[in-house]
Amino acid sequence: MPFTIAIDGPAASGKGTIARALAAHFGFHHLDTGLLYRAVGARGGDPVAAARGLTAADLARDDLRSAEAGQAASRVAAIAEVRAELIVFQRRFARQEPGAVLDGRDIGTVICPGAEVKLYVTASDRVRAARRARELGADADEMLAQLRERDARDAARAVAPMRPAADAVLLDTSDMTIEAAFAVARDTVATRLGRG
Ligand SMILES: Nc1ncnc2c1ncn2[C@@H]1O[C@H](COP(=O)(O)OP(=O)(O)O)[C@@H](O)[C@H]1O
Ligand SMILES: Nc1ccn([C@@H]2O[C@H](COP(=O)(O)OP(=O)(O)O)[C@@H](O)[C@H]2O)c(=O)n1
Repeated sequence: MPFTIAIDGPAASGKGTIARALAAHFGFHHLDTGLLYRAVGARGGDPVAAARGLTAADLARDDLRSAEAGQAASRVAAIAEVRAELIVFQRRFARQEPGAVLDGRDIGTVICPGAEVKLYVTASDRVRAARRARELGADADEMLAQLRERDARDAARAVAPMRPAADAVLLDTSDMTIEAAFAVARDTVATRLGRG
């Protein structure tokens, strides 16, 4: 049986960093599900048709990490039909042997409710804005306003809102280094795998 790790949390909390490191450590597959929504937003036109016709080339675009692509992603992600188009791909990805790590907003609640490990990664909004500003070479105050807007939209939407699953382990990385946050995540997974 494949082992699934679900990692959710708000923008720039460190989900992707932890997910990539866990996948490398345990030899699991990794899917950054935010990239799917970013690619749908970036294609423009009818978002439902974009989600249905998403290709590998769409996911390989080099402009998906921008703040604008993040805002566009969050707008199309509120459309139920867009989310529905992306479910089958994500669930199939999650079932790969020997295991898979998926990070996003609704992995533990909707996509993989039966995941063996669920982490909900957070950090204060100021810390997250500073991290993202450094990463993109942007202004921290501008980033803070954008992240707050996106988090509010993601948490308030009717379909698959961003929230921790009832059985998620909460990990606040505000005062943690990347190494320290990874160590907690790694130990949580190792314990569940029976290697703790
Ligand atoms: N614990 C941490 N301490 C400092 N910087 C971090 C930490 N975790 C992640 N980062 C940095 O913050 C930025 C956002 O992290 P990322 O993993 O992309 O977040 P998310 O996937 O939640 O949007 C990246 O530049 C990453 O290197
Ligand atoms: N599983 C997911 C992943 C992302 N998203 C949406 O896609 C946007 C971009 O996600 P992301 O994970 O790439 O964003 P960051 O956390 O990296 O800033 C989010 O703001 C959500 O609106 C989602 O709704 N569900």
